[in-house]
Amino acid sequence: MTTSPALDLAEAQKRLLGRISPLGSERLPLSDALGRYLAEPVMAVRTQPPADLSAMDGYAMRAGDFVGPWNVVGESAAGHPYLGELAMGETIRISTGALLPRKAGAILLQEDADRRGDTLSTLNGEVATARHIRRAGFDFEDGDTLLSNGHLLNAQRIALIMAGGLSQVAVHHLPKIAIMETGDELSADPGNCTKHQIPASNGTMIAALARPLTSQIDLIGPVADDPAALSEALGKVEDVDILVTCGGASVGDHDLVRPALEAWGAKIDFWRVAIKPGKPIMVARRGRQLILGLPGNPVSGYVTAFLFLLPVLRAMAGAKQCLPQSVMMPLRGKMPVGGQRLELQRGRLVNGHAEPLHQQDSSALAALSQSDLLILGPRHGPARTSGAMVECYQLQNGGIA
Ligand SMILES: Nc1nc2c(c(=O)[nH]1)N[C@H]1C(S)=C(S)[C@@H](COP(=O)(O)OP(=O)(O)OC[C@H]3O[C@@H](n4cnc5c(N)ncnc54)[C@H](O)[C@@H]3O)O[C@H]1N2
Ligand code: MOO
Repeated sequence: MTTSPALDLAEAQKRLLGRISPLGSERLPLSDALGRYLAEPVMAVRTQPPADLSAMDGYAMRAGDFVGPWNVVGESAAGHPYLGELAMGETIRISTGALLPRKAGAILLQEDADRRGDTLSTLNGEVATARHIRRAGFDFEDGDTLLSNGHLLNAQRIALIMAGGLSQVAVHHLPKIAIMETGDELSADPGNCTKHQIPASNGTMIAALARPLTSQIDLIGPVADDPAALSEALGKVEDVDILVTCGGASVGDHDLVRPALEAWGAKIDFWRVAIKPGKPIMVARRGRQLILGLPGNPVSGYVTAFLFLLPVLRAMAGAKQCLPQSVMMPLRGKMPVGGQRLELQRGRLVNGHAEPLHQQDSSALAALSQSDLLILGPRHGPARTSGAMVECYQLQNGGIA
């Protein structure tokens, strides 16, 4: 067990992620791959668009034949191409997404066209133009790399892969985790708490955060502050990739989690990171299993799950980008002089400004629930007032857009 000073946040995250490898992979139909990370690059097996198309509803004519009038000789609708070849002075009706006929090279918008029978002329001095043509392969070509591995499959990437001609992808497995809540004061039933009890809310909160990045979540507890109870509970988590404990991470007489984990065979990697809230976070390993000991205070648990658990889940799931990305925003309000720990103040996003909430207690769930941001107050940094640019993590999507 280390008694060395608390680690810096970036150093602790680097140390944690440096020892994680992605899980194995499987091939899935695209319809089941949402939220997974690519295990292989994806190459297009077709060209998009496959031929020159019209981007607008209107009329197609030869390149250079911009002014008219023209003779309307046919139609190309989406899925029903015109098979002939256009001569100068000829035009066809064309719809958005329809193939251009041979020799066509300009489009006149429907709004700019005056059609009388089969004779077409322009309105208001407008002319036909090549601007409304989508050229074959401008989006991608057969053989192009559409996405490299490590990309998250979101709605738009699933559409891209499908348009590329593929119906399956290789993705990494998602980790299995267990979340164990500990503490004699915790009640599993929020509607049935005595004066000395509070509802056990951290496990459900962390499960909700982790859900999109996991294949299985076992919620265990609340487990009593008792070595035998902890040991029995730990016996149930042999199969998971990650064990998350909530509470009992500090220095109190009833903080029994660390000794129980050590008795179970876990080796502590590090304990304490210089962040506020969340300082007593602990990282340990037991064989291939990773253990994250999160502090019990609800806000501390949330912040450490955001900064450590989500990045670890992404790394196991094969993500290229694991850490949340910060953005700079103008401050509205005040930030105090920085202390020994990096502060992660809960704040709201108000008209493009980062506004710290008044209530910054690490147990305050009402304030946490109003937060959109973590506003960073660097260690030993200066006090800041409205207008100063501050670094922030957006809480939505785990800080990763
Ligand atoms: N003398 C010191 N005391 C404390 C220190 C310290 O350095 N020296 N660190 C403080 C900090 S910082 C934190 S954070 C807390 C973390 O303590 P623990 O991880 O040991 O958490 P507990 O004592 O078990 O609980 C703290 C608080 O959170 C509530 N809690 C716990 N689990 C849950 C849960 N599953 N759902 C909802 N609420 C939960 C618990 O009732 C306590 O109120 O230690 C400080 N103390
Ligand atoms: O770090 Mo504790 O999380 O300050 O309350």
